[in-house]
Amino acid sequence: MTVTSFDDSVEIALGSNTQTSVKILNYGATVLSWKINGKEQLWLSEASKLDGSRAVRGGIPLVFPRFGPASGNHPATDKLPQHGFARSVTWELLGQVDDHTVQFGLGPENLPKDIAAAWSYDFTLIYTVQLLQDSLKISLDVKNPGKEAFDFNVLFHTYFAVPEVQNVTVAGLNKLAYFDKVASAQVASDSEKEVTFCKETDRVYRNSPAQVEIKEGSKTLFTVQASNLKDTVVWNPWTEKAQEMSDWAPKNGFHQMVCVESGVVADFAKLASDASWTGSVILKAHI
Ligand SMILES: O=P(O)(O)OC[C@H]1O[C@@H](O)[C@H](O)[C@@H](O)[C@@H]1O
Repeated sequence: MTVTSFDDSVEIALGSNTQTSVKILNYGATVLSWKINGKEQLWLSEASKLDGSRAVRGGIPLVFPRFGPASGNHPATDKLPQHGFARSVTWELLGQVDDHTVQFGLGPENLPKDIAAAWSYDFTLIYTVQLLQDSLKISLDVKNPGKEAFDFNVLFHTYFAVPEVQNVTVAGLNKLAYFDKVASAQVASDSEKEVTFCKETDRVYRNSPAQVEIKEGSKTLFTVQASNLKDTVVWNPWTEKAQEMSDWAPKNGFHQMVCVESGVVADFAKLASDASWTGSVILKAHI
């Protein structure tokens, strides 16, 4: 294994076999690329900005401390942009934990003034990315060294690369209630056997199972194994939404991706003074 630091990013490669690797941008601590034997496992928009001017469109952006747009009923995070600030600020590379693991850190000192003013809590985030032979383990520690408790959402907004989303299903969410963000309605139970994709899909499953699978027919493409992350978001923008996003390319690229995102988003988690919290996901690619 080798870890190489660049000015704006860090890359971990498996031994001399550089065909299996992960690349993380310091901006947002966003995983940009995860390759196994040369095959890219994540979708990244060709029009995504990678220069720190806006959040990366693709890979694994981190959502913290709020999910979605301001709701108007949560003053502590309502001044923050959609999906919070973690994905659109530059993290500090803390270094290597071992030859296949790196850590990034973020605290109030890393925030631009306007964001620090909008969310003035004391906090420490430690993001750990570990590359294994066929999987990627990503883990976030949230610490509250301050005197005041704070609320937070967190989400690993993973854009999986798939051959054709219309042939893909997400298994493990069968018959669960979900909030349909497209219809803005709670759906009591789902008659579909597995989640399928033939239109814009934007669902929040509260208290979802720890393990879900992304499948193509009977073949499992990815297993997503979450710890201490009770919700799952499933998203594909489809034709019109992709068209509307200036950083989405190619426009029909939504056929080659699906977001299956593990997190705590249906409700805010609360972190008391001096408390800490950890959530992690193991993404396993079946190749
Ligand atoms: O365009 P953004 O801010 O990256 O968000 C992308 C999508 O992220 C998903 O997590 C949300 O459920 C969607 O509603 C949202 O459209």
